[in-house]
Amino acid sequence: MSLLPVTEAQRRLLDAAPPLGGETTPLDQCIGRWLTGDVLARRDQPWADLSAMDGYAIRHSDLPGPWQVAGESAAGDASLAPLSSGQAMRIFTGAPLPSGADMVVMQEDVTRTGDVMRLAPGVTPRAGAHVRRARSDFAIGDTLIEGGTRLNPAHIALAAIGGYGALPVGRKPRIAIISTGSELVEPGEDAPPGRLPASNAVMLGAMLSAFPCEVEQVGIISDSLDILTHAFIRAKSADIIVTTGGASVGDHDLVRPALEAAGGAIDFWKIAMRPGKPLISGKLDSALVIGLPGNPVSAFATATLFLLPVIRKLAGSISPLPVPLMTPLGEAMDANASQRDAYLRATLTDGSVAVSGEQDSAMLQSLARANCFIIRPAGVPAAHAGTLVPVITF
Ligand SMILES: Nc1nc2c(c(=O)[nH]1)N[C@H]1C(S)=C(S)[C@@H](COP(=O)(O)OP(=O)(O)OC[C@H]3O[C@@H](n4cnc5c(N)ncnc54)[C@H](O)[C@@H]3O)O[C@H]1N2
Ligand code: MOO
Repeated sequence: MSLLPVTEAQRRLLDAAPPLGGETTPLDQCIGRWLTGDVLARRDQPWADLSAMDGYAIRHSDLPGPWQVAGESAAGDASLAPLSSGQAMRIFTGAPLPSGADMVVMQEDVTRTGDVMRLAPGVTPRAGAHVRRARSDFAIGDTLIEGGTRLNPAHIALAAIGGYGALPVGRKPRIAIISTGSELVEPGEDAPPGRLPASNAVMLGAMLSAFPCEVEQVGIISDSLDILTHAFIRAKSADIIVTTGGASVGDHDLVRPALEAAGGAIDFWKIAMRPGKPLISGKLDSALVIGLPGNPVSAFATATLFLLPVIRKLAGSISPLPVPLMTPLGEAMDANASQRDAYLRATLTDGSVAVSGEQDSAMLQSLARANCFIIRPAGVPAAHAGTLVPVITF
């Protein structure tokens, strides 16, 4: 099989990942989820002309006063006597103006003796002061948030003010994570010579914790065709089965044969990317199968470029792919003479970007120092410092 270009592999994976559909979800569980439909205002905001200050509601035509204080309006009041000429109404922040009133003077700007209120010396309030007009934020039927938006705390507040206690958001994908490799032990367990802590599953779990999804950690599966095949069969009710390791060409690289033995099919294998070449994409019944390479940095890079976009799409995002930002190089870079696009661990600081250290795909220290990938497409010439290059932050 030839190496599939990264964008083509992303397209094929996303085409195979239809959104899971929406579920009505209480606002306190909506953070980070994608809206599946537009949110239209169910109420006017503000519902009436409201005071923005504690003070007195008056008629502008009555300036410069004095006024007779005729009553009081507090937040929550809905039926007030109209204000006649020469009258002021004591009013508090968020309270409705009585009909006839068209402005508010702050209490700091007046003096009051009994029921008589006067402007303090030198105060010249402007027409319409300190009034929040009815519907000046939004009116019933206005589109408050567009479908496909990923909800942040401000969206959730806006939906609540707009009259909602729950919103339609994409269902959370269920993701089963399988670590393959007889050499692996669980993190923290004794790792004698020949054994290695399984870092990929905890890394992926940490990456996915920022997304609306449900993760099932299947654990470590040894390099046995039979055992891995059964692990696939047990995991196939998930929306996505993610494996790490066993994706390449060695005698113990069993992900493809085990997937086929479980009744699944391979869509593509091997992409034109470094690190991450042996990526596998397939299906097992309704589950998407994404086989990530075992090398930890390869697993991180392919999860960033393929797994996370698929999760976003299933969960309702309409723009699931990471968008590269053109960023100046802080130092010169060599040409990329290979047939594969290089994704280089790098650090973006003070507006420029530079590689963060060793680029061997087994080495995690330079990944831990990095906050982005510099993309060097296959065949690009050397670049001098200051050249704009595409960067994906993480
Ligand atoms: N003859 C060839 N050999 C290799 C090729 C190739 O094209 N021809 N491709 C290389 C590339 S590129 C990569 S990437 C690796 C990936 O191979 P696998 O996906 O089969 O990964 P493994 O062989 O199972 O493991 C590779 C490496 O990573 C360690 N590992 C595995 N799982 C984990 C884990 N969960 N946590 C931490 N570390 C893990 C494993 O012990 C190995 O050291 O293949 C190249 N070879
Ligand atoms: O594609 Mo591999 O991830 O270069 O080591």
